[in-house]
Amino acid sequence: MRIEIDNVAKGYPRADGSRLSVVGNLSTAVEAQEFVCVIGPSGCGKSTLLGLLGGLRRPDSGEIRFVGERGADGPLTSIVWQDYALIPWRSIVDNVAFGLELRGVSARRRREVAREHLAMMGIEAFADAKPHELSGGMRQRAGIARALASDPEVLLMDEPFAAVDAQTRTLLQDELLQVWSRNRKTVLFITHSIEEALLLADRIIVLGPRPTRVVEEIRVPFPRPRDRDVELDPRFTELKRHLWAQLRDATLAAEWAEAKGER
Ligand SMILES: Nc1ncnc2c1ncn2[C@@H]1O[C@H](COP(=O)(O)OP(=O)(O)OP(=O)(O)O)[C@@H](O)[C@H]1O
Repeated sequence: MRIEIDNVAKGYPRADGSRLSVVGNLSTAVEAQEFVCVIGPSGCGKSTLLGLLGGLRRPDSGEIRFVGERGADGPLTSIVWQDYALIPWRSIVDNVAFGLELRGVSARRRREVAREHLAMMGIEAFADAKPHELSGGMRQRAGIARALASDPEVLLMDEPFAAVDAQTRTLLQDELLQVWSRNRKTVLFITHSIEEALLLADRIIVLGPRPTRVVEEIRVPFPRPRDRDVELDPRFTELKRHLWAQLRDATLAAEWAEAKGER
């Protein structure tokens, strides 16, 4: 499924009646089966953009189009959140089955699908546990299993590994690459980590300060399947330096505007 974002703007009302312009006439596209990472300075509107793509918010102007054949009967998008967003009183398997339950899939079938996805993420042993019994990494594996179990056309990920420790993050990145290489969903993945973006993405979209627009789009040159050895490639260091310079400039611009009370 290809995503076309055409001149999309979005703002929020401020307490004083004025409007905070967050996304400003942003245009870009994500190809079918492409893995795109989005980076940008803090507070520039990355989550707002994801919410627009996930249908949680409506653009003030412009248009978002999903182009391509819809598969069986999965949703257009599923979101994986940084804070897992699991339902605390449901078991892990029932959390993963939740989307299927909403679609009226039979109890037997949805548990079967949920267990398949738990196995795919290596956490079938925790099927009957409650979310609080699991570590952050295990909970996020359940979050990914839940998003994929409903078989969406597009997977939207909002800094999914930001809350876990560095070692777990490394494992989750590797697992996500493996799972994605098998089912090739279109993925839009927000991250603050340039290294993570270079490891995971086919393409990186760099956003500027609010009202955010695309500053640059970079094709990541490393072949797949990828592993951590990409970090040894001289192009990795070069791209990391380039992206950091872009991000630093955008962050400084945002801080200046904030200090001068322009936003
Ligand atoms: N529902 C809302 N109502 C009012 N303002 C909002 C709302 N949601 C977000 N904002 C504001 O919009 C701006 C962009 O927020 P958003 O969360 O989209 O940015 P972000 O780039 O994802 O941030 P971060 O990098 O910190 O995760 C922020 O100033 C935020 O306070």
